[in-house]
Amino acid sequence: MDDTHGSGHGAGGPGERPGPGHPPAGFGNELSSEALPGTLPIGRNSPRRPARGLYAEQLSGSAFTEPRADNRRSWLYRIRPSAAHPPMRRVESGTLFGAPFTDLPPDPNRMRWNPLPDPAPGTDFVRGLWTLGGNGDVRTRSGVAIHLYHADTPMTDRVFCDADGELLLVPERGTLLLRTEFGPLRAAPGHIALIPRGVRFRVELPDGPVRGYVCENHGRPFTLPELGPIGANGLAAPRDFIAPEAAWEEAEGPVEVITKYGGALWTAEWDHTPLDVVAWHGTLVPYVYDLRRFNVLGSISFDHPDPSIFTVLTSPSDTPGLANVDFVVFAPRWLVGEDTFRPPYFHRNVMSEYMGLIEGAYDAKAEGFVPGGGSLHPMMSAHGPDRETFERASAEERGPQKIDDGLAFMFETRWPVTLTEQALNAGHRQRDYDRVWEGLERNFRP
Ligand SMILES: O=C(O)Cc1cc(O)ccc1O
Ligand SMILES: [Fe+2]
Repeated sequence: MDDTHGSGHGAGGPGERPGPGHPPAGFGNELSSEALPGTLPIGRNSPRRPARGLYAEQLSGSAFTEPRADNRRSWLYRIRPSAAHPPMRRVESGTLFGAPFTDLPPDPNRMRWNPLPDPAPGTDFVRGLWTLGGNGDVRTRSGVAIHLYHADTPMTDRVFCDADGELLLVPERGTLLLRTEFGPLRAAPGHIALIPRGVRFRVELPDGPVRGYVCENHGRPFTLPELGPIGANGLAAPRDFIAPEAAWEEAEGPVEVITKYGGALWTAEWDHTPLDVVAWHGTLVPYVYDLRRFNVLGSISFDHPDPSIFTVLTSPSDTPGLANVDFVVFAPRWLVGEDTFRPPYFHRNVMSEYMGLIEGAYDAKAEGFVPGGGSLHPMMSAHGPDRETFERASAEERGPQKIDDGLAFMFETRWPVTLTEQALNAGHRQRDYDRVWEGLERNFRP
């Protein structure tokens, strides 16, 4: 199965300098890559006879007629057309569930979880997907699902495809080697990977077991936020989004293609691999991005800015400024605010906030919020620094302070996140989470 051809033999992570191959890069750009020179047609997409006897296939990520700024599509030149596949049949999806989530009512309580327990031996990425909850509906193309993954076994002779949503993968442990139709991408802890809806991929584990988070976006695809008065630069730079270099596989013989469609899993046994793309061009491509390249902006006078300043990617809704979901990173940065309570403030938000921790600690929580764990602060639920953090930050009179001991993130979504039963009843849920805000004394002096 590992018979990969082309220049993209596991394109380096984005932390590495582009090698001689210079992987295609740039969010939203018209990119292209060919594993064999002279494969891409010039001046047209669908010649009568594409080079090298390949089949041309368009993959759309937007309706044909969406405005240019939102329009996304790629052309794939492949050994066999994707259309040549047998019927699919439904299979059990285990711990993976799809929106709408209707088993439980939306729960107003603040929740926190420890990391997922280790997977049963032999768990691959698809089997290791574990749904926490979500909102919206895969059928009417809205909302998100929040999943965690844990796996100790590479996918072999199995390929996954999510027709329901784009996948934002946030590794927390171990490296994902994503063998996509567009070529290979590596995503290690500190990176994110973004896989467009419908793109097929296999997950290998070059460093052993993996663990992490997934935001499955059923709404408008993630894009970079507008910068407004920030100007032409800042936050995530488009050029730091790195795409794969084309690389095709030759495997003949049965390959299981598992498709998530309408919230359920469907399977079909193909007689050839769907990872048989020799060249591609277009605007719809998978990316990997190194969160350490995020240019963190903040206050240099006073007050703690709202965390929207840390938005890496946003999935807009039809209401200007209101996201279906934002992906926000809390990266190392300096805090210098004068006469300012520096950690996140106490607040109640119209949005629902799911947070995860990639490494280290988070400045609003002294303990209990651990790498691989997660917290959910539902819409309008009061939250903020725990008691210990509040007391420490209120007492200190400090100069500039570097926050460099952690990497946290948030999926912030406009609708309540309804939990799955497995998330509510999980042994790794911290049932005493509310206690972190116990003992906040009455200090009032009338
Ligand atoms: O709740 C949280 O920790 C996330 C968060 C961080 C912040 O700096 C301000 C508001 C906010 O919701
Ligand atoms: Fe918050």
